[in-house]
Amino acid sequence: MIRGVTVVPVTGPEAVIRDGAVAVADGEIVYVGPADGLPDGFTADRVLGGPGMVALPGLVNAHTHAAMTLFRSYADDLPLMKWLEEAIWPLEQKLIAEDVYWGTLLACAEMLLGGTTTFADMYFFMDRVAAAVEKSGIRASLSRGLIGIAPNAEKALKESRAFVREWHGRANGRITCMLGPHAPYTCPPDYLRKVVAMAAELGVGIHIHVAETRQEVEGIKKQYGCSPVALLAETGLLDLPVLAAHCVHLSPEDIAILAAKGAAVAHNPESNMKLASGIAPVTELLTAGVTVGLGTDGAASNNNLDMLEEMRSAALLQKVAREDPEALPAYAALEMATIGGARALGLGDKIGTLQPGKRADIILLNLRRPHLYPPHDVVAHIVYAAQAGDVDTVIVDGNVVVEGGRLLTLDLDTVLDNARHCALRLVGKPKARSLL
Ligand SMILES: CSC[C@H]1O[C@@H](n2cnc3c(O)ncnc32)[C@H](O)[C@@H]1O
Ligand SMILES: [Zn+2]
Repeated sequence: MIRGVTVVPVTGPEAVIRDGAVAVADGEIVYVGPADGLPDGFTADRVLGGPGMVALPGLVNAHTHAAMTLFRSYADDLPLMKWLEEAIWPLEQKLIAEDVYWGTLLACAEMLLGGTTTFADMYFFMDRVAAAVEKSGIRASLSRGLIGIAPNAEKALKESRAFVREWHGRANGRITCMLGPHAPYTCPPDYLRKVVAMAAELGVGIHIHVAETRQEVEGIKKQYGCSPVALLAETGLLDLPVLAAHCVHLSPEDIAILAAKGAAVAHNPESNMKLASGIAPVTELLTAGVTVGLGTDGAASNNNLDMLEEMRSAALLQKVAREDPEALPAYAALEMATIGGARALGLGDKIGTLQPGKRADIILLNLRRPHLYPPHDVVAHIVYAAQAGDVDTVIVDGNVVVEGGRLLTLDLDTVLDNARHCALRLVGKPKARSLL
């Protein structure tokens, strides 16, 4: 049980419970409300919380490549395709399973300590990603990345099927799976149709990068005579549950297609800013009724996995793009980072708000800090002023994984040392400013 806290359940802009309580049994939320409204005789094995603490749903990172923590600050200040083709893809050729394991554990540590309880991942060696998720205690939606133009494209599809069969629903349901075709420019329509058939057969969704850069949209138009979104619709991909990462360059027709098909978007404002890809039309997407979650993208293009920071960036970016301070208000950003992301991952019934019946993915922020005083508006504080270091407690599926700002599931030094060794082996000769 959590008590003596302010509860922000993310069930409505004004829903704030002072002196609130959240009770959990068998990993499920069984009560959310005023502390004095708990049923008579209610007892708890363990009580968390206290003055200055705020309880809210765990944050959902709706798009990342966790193991890319190994490439953090390796290649910066480049546009997407130069960054991928000249820096990242050559390095990814050298990845081995253990790199992905340690890189993912490093990401899980960073995310949990920053209040993220769920992430959507697309990468390679996904068995090792799943093992890292299982060990760290985080929740994740995992997709084996598929590059349709690569020599191993067919083998990768078969591996995806085996991965989904082995891992979907594992770790007490903390792990779910999707198929992960990388993007329309690396997966031709015939390959996408095979992915669609396999996703339908397995009953899972599809996680894909879409319309990230102007160059992508122009390239797809030249090759296929339509936009990336229209191309996906033509292959049947949008008839399944879809998590479309980026969606920066969309026409009004594209937005209407996404809304009509019920596709969800993962917005990645910091990665989009850093790679200078552009500004996603988040306000228009939300107005059209599209589900929008928030993601960091990989740590190589962000360069962190901090969802509190990402919320602030998302809100500020819409305001500056539209020259409208009312664009993407604090509560809308908080929704995107919680229930929006949960819905985008197909987990809207399970996580994303604090409500009875949902799994207990809960974080406690400590507001008794100089930069959070005085607490005029708890939602504005969470979005505009809080930092990862304010995360005191993190609970995933009813298990306490961070307490007093300390990670309980992993030995941090071991993770840092192994990640450093992997990074060193991958880059070979460190660059001049490297501290490896
Ligand atoms: C096929 S596994 C995932 C693949 O995606 C690459 N990647 C990382 N960030 C981005 C991005 O912003 N747009 C497109 N692709 C990206 C990653 O390096 C892997 O190769
Ligand atoms: Zn990405």
